Amino acid sequence: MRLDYLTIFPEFFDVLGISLLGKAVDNGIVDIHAHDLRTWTHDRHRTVDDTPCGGGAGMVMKPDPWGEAFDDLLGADPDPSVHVVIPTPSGTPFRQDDAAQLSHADRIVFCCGRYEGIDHRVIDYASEHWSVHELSLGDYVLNGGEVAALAMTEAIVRLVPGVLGNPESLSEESYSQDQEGLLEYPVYTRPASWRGWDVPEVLMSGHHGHIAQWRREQSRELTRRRRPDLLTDE
Ligand SMILES: COc1cccc(COC(=O)c2cn[nH]c2)c1
Repeated sequence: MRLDYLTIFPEFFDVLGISLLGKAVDNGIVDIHAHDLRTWTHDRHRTVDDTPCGGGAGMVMKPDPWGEAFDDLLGADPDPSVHVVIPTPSGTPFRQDDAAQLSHADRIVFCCGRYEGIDHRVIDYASEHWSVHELSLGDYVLNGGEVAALAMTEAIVRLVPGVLGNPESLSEESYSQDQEGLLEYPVYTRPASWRGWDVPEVLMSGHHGHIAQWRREQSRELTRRRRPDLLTDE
């Protein structure tokens, strides 16, 4: 899987060389390239933004640098197997299903916008050539798409076969189908008693049936309390 990042702060992505994703890079499972969008500017001030047509506060990212970056990185031939991801507050919610689907992609280009956003014709042009995903990390505004792109990258790449040490831990996580799409139950480890708090008896019983039942009940109760929207049968 090749991942490209178009951004005015490419150093944001140096962190991807660390730990888990670093290993995936070292053993060639993922190939990461961060690019400074200003590479594709030609004026003395390397300008990437301009005032919004129609007025309003703030600045908008000019289309030219993005178009020239696409030309260099992707060429002009349409290819639906290339996924262009634009993290934006106005995107559709990024969820585990999106991470799962994108984990099968051969190529993902993250376009990290700043200011008030990117000239919409960049999205229109990209949509004619590649598979475009305008995705939101959550209902809040960041200064730029870089942090969201990092979070999405981690959610996606950890699902790629060979990246995680023990893939079975994937199936027991929150939002995974194996949990019936519920939130994960509380977890414990040694010591059995810690600062006056004990591990629930059932987990020390060795009775796997009781433990599984307790965990299912905990997941449903936690989901009912924190995320009733995830409960389908109520
Ligand atoms: C592309 O246009 C813009 C405009 C403004 C900010 C950003 C950065 O993304 C976010 O703020 C975000 C992503 N998910 N939730 C919030 C992108």
